[in-house]
This record gives sequence, C-alpha cells and structure tokens, in this order.
Amino acid sequence: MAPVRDPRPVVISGPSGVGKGTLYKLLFQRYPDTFTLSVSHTTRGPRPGEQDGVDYHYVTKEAFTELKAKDGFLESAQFGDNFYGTSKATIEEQTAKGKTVVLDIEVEGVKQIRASGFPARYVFIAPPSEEELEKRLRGRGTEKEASILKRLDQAKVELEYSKIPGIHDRIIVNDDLEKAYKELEEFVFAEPKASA
Ligand SMILES: Nc1ncnc2c1ncn2[C@@H]1O[C@H](COP(=O)(O)OP(=O)(O)OP(=O)(O)O)[C@@H](O)[C@H]1O
Repeated sequence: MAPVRDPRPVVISGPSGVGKGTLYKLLFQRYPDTFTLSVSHTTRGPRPGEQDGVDYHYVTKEAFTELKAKDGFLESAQFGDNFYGTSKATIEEQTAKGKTVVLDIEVEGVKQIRASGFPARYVFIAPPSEEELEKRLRGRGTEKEASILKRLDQAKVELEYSKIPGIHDRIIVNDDLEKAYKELEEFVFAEPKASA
C-alpha cells in the first residue's frame, strides 16, 4: 500500500457528470485501505438499502441545528426541506484512523471549507468541453431532461468559479479517463509543499 504523505483531506469538486465519482472510485478500488469517502450528516430519512454511518449519519433537525450552532460543520447546505453537512469530528476521526478522507463537494461547500481555514487540498475535475459534459450527463441515463438542464446551468457556475486563481491546488481535465486518473493519483500521493 502506497502511503499518503499529506494527511489533509482531499476535496474533489467539479460539475455534475464530469466523472468525479468514476475517478475517486478507481482510487478506492486500487488502494482499498488508504482512502475513505467522507460520510455526511443529513436530516433526511434513510432510503431503502441505505445504512446509518455508511451512506450518511442520519440525525434529527434539532441535532443538526445544535451541531451547527457549535460550529461543528465544515460545510453545510439545505436542499428542499433537508439539511446536509460534513462534520469536522467525522473527518478528524477518519483521519485519526490513518485514512485519507475524500470529500465530494459542490462549489458552495468548497467556498465554506476554504473560508473555515480547515486544512485541506482542493482538486477540480473539469470537462474537456461543455458539449462533452452534456453528452456524459445524458449518457449516464440517470437524469430527467429538467434535471440535466439544471445541472448544465450549475456547471457553468462551477466552471467560472474554478477559473479564479488560488481556489484549487490542481485542475484535472477528465478527457481520457486513465490519464485523468493518473493525474489524480499523482496529486493525492504528492509530498506536501513546504508552504502548505
Ligand atoms: N474520461 C471519461 N470519458 C468518457 N466518459 C466518462 C469519463 N469519465 C466519466 N465518464 C462517464 O461520465 C458519466 C458521469 O460520470 P460520474 O457519474 O462519475 O460523474 P460525477 O461527476 O460523479 O457526477 P455527479 O456529481 O452528478 O455525481 C458516467 O457515465 C461515466 O462513465
């Protein structure tokens, strides 16, 4: 098992359909004991087949609000009636077990983590083009038309944000999958920079 030399969690962002999940799942497959995906808190109920502590930490609205008031979340968001968040304690526990935590986060979450000053490293996965992104989203076959259009709109916001210098430590264009994967692998195993 190749050791990760930089203990900071890896924050992966990028537009929906760009291939983030595909890329980090490859990393998990090839290094099963090294990485772990951050488990978020949510106030929504578990769906059939989902497991507490594996898919999410399922909590009540009261518990969520209390943790948020105590500054317990690295980032949090509301979708519909439900709250979602990444707890600092969860990341610290997973890191203490010797795992490198991977966070799959949308742009608002990236801004919040940046603002919190929590040590992390940031990688953005970019599509080769907006046309290719649309093709992948449609090709995946998981989304209805309205959802595809919403995701493409959001993609424009994410791509604009990624152009601001200094936000991400690395931008990887996911054109050829194996090539993009190699770049991700190289990034996660890199020596920490002296300034980091
Ligand atoms: N380099 C690539 N070339 C071609 N197709 C790809 C490439 N990478 C991923 N794909 C395909 O693009 C689709 C979207 O990938 P994936 O589900 O990993 O995206 P995602 O960024 O995790 O999306 P979301 O944020 O919505 O979960 C999948 O069908 C995947 O197989």
